Amino acid sequence: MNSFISWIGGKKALRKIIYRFFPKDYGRYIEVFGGGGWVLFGRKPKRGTMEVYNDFNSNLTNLFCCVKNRTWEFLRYLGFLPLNSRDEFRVLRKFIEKEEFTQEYLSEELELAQHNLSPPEFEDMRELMLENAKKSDVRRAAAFYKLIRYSYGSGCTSYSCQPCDVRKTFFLIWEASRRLTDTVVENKDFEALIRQYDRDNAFFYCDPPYYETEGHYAVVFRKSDHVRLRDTLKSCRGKWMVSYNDCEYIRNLYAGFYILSVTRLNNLAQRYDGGCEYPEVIITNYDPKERRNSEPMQLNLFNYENGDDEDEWYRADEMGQRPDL
Ligand SMILES: C[S@@+](CC[C@H](N)C(=O)[O-])C[C@H]1O[C@@H](n2cnc3c(N)ncnc32)[C@H](O)[C@@H]1O
Repeated sequence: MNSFISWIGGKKALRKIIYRFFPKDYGRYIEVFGGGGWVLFGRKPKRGTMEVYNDFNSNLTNLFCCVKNRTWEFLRYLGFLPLNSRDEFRVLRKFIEKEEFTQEYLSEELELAQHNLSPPEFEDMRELMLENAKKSDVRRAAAFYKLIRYSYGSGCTSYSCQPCDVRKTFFLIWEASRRLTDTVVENKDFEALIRQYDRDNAFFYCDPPYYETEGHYAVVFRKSDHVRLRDTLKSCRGKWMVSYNDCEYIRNLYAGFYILSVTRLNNLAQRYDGGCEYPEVIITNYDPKERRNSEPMQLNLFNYENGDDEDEWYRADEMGQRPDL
């Protein structure tokens, strides 16, 4: 199934290739840089396999939590928010930027209330404040959802000027809510998340901000974070796959691991330059053909006839280059 949102760097076009190189077996699936969750939504959840969606952008994870757990309330807020216009877009952005109702704000308010009120009064007030904070999470999620829908390229920064009636997307939200029933939603930096979930049977799919396009996201991702990610993955007990833009820096960084070159149409560039291709790489710490090799011969033959055997996998040398070049 599809995600309920578009997201910069979303893997809608690449995910079919990505699944083909998933490991044969794993007991927990962890999507480290979740974004719109395109890869997660497109995979069939397996009974007994734990599934985790993570992103460091708290507006995004709040949206996923509200879609998953508070669907009715979320839809109610969406219905109430005014219709699409440039002014509304500005109001929504201000609301999101101010982050009026963060957890930090809530604990400060609770502390003040406790200090100034008698214990019974504080108990009453506490309940009210917690209730309000919950509501604001849904309000924040609804505002963020509209911001994504109304903005150019789903970048949340400039108004797209395209008519959009969010009510027409309600069915997508219901579908997503059902799909996420057993998914754990986390809001952590990748390093903490990977260390927390790493086991022998874990499989991490990592789709970090691409090299030299880091500024497209609200969460700051530094050049040193690419190295930090590689180092974190290097010491992993489980299996992992990373997708990146194809460039010398990334090939060198991941030299010694399996690297596959893939090309797909670039959505944004395509609007202006029909058919513009974008070279990417998929990197793994396990033999990417293990799934295919375990398939019955007939299936292999079928895949071969469909041209699947044209994939170019190789283990890169210490300079990230193909050994035969
Ligand atoms: C390329 S996008 C992921 C797109 C996603 N695969 C999809 O199909 O929609 C990268 C994501 O990484 C998130 N991110 C940035 N820094 C992060 C960090 N330190 N830890 C976890 N997530 C981070 C961004 O918020 C962004 O949503």
